[in-house]
Amino acid sequence: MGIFGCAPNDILAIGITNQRESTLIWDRNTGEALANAIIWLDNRTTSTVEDLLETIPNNARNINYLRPLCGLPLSPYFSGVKLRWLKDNVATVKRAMDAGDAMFGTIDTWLMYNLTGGVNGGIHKTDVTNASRTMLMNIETLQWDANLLKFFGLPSSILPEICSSAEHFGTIAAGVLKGINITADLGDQQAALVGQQCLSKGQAKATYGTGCFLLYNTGPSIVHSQHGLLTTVGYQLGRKAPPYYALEGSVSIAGAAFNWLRDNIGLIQNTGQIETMASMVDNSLDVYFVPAFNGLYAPYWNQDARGVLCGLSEETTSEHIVRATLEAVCFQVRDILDSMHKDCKIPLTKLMVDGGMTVNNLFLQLQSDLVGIHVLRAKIAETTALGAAMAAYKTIAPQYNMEGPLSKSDERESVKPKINSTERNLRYQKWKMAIERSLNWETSSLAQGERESFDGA
Ligand SMILES: Nc1ncnc2c1ncn2[C@@H]1O[C@H](COP(=O)(O)OP(=O)(O)O)[C@@H](O)[C@H]1O
Ligand SMILES: O=P(O)(O)OC[C@H](O)CO
Repeated sequence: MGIFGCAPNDILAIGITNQRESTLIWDRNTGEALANAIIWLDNRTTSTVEDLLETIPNNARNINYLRPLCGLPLSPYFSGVKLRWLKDNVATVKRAMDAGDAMFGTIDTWLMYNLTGGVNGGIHKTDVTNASRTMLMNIETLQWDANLLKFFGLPSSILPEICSSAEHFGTIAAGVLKGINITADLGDQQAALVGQQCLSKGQAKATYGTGCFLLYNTGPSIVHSQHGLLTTVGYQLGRKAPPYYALEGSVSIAGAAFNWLRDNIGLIQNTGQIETMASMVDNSLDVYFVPAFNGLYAPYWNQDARGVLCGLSEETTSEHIVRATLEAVCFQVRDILDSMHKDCKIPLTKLMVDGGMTVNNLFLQLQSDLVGIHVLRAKIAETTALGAAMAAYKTIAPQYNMEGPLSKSDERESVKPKINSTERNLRYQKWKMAIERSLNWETSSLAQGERESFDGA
């Protein structure tokens, strides 16, 4: 039987690309999961971050304490925090960790383990891009770091081997793909960086799906952000190849805001309506929506932020709110591009875009208008899968030029700004006012007692 029109014999190699940070832990004797996976957006670990902040010397409570080692701020987002939560809250996980029976993996590791045999000899590996999202890997040595493990109170026995992003990982053990080699592994956003051919220093892409993730290739050098971005590994295409690093701006709620408008509020019935509705009005009538459902990621890193919808008036309609939701994504991207500009000094003049939201033409125009940047839409929408396939092929065909033309994929559609900078800056100032209102909503300094007396008043 064919797979997507190919016979298994047509498949030269397999590349894996995956949702990052999501954390799994399983028993090495049975191969069975010891707890439900915790996905990247899950905020149950907020209290773990609070507890870990308390352990930082001199009562500093500095979320950036570990940045020099791993490039990341302390946040519920990353795997190390999720693993610590599992250890503290699930007795079977703690027992297995103490006994040396637990195996940890992000989604790539879990897939590879099972595809290559599971408990019957399955491999336990990850790549540098996925490892760079755990807070447990040293961003310079690209190895697990004893100080980081100590900080999180985690044993090294749970960890997979860290490999490059393009090498021979293992061979599929059973099923229709039996015998095919896995020759690449990259986190989805890094795979999109490769798929967009942002392979030189100074190139950047934005992928708009559930969340939105901007990656700026900084070449082989590590740039430690002073403005709320993450330092992450972009890719390492072979064991002997140099690692390429990236600055990343992560937005947790982008397209997910429309899922909320559909599933929780009923303002839309399907995503196909978004562009039609938003086009029915000329502007958002000064409505601003900050969808900080689980706090705000880059550049704010405020886990206590919550969503706000402001500027409502008697004239506000559903269409204005839908349009403001599109603009919210655009403004969050401007926040990140401003940080990238400050960190890298050179402003971007063009942005490669991809992901589910980019089918929306009005959205691309708004993005171009509200940032004042030239937006280029990828011809192949699935840049994530494309990047993993390119890396997989690079392993088996080292002469392959990844910067060469990709059939017709380099014919990109281009969108240019239509509004002037005065209007753009005015709109952005209003956005910043909305952000101010969302920050620290769930503040931990509002003691439970005060809250109770307020509730009872
Ligand atoms: N026409 C559209 N306009 C705006 N957002 C859209 C549109 N179509 C889909 N989306 C959003 O894009 C997201 C899905 O994109 P996708 O790249 O598949 O995400 P992921 O890979 O994160 O699952 C959903 O959150 C959805 O709300
Ligand atoms: O939910 P996804 O598939 O958009 O995953 C996004 C990222 O990998 C999270 O960091």
